Amino acid sequence: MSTKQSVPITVVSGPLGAGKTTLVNRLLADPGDRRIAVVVNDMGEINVDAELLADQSEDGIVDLSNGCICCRLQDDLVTEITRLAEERAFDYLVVEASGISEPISIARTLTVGTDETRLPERFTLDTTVSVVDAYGFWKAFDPDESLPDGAPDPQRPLTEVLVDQIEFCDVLVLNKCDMVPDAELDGVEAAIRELQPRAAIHRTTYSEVDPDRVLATGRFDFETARRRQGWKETLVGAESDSAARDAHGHDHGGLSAADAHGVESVVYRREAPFHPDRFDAWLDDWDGDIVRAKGFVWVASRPDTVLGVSQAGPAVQAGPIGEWGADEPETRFVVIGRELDGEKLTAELDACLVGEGEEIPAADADPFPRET
Ligand SMILES: Nc1nc2c(ncn2[C@@H]2O[C@H](COP(=O)(O)OP(=O)(O)OP(=O)(O)O)[C@@H](O)[C@H]2O)c(=O)[nH]1
Repeated sequence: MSTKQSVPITVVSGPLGAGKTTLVNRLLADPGDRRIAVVVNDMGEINVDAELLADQSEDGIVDLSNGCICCRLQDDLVTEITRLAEERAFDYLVVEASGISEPISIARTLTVGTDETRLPERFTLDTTVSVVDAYGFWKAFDPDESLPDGAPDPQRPLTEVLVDQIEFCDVLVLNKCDMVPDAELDGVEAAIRELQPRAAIHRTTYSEVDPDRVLATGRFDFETARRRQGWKETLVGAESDSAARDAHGHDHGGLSAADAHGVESVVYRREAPFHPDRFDAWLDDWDGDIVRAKGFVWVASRPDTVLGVSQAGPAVQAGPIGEWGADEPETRFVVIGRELDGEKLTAELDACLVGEGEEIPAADADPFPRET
């Protein structure tokens, strides 16, 4: 690759569990004649998304974990992209933001840079994509209410981020349409359209969208984007004194994104298997404060199999996604939620571990795969 060749960037944002990784996996599986590199940001200490992508492309995936690229990891984002470009030839970059990232801050980092660092000029922000969970939106806001006046409830944590993610994008992927009755989808889309008059909206199931709708669209325009930030501040009743903000913008009021939105993550790791029935029962009994849970699980009925577990909203999926292979089996599970009691959660999960001498069902008698 010539060092002068420009590298367009697509940033994929959207709420926790909306289908961002599903979209990025599709882009990796069907890149056309592009060589795509990916930066994956996850707020948890372990980056489940990066591992879920890793099967499809062994290198060219950068994992930025344990923080948010819209605030604490801004400099790391620039440094890591620059390093990746030195080590590997690629001609398109996809950045998957964490579910709590504010896209305008990422856009600013990728265009004007930070105090410390700036991307080489050949990188150009091309498209900002928001993946929105149609089901979550439908449940959170009554589309019959008029938006923007009637809707986002300022008391609802994460609402501001969701509005930000809807408002600040060039392309909106309205995902999980299979979970919303057809009759309601027009109302959902109309409500989103009031918040987002400009973006191309694509309705999808499992983020199935033509790659040309989200890559190299040329739709990003920094000036337009910047003007619209003021509108967003009015809408959500945030401090309107944007002049007081520094050139790098939103810092969640001095807090990390997680703290500002009351969202935190708990990581559970164990080199011991779960009893399949007890773990299944635990999956049936999610604590309401859990917003998202995902990871890789070892169940005793399937010693060689990696069980992928993913919960987003009301849906819990748990099923085989691969083999442990040469790796020692180890459950690695991230739970994201509000005011989580990590000790209680850990104790509950520990109680699902297999006890000494306990009888284990065969794989064909265990409850997996399951989808609710
Ligand atoms: N029913 C249904 N499930 C979906 C759809 N798209 C994604 N999912 C499931 O929703 C869960 C979350 O999808 P991901 O792609 O991991 O979501 P994400 O936005 O990357 O999640 P975070 O990175 O944790 O914020 C997974 O279990 C997906 O299989 C869809 O259109 N319909």
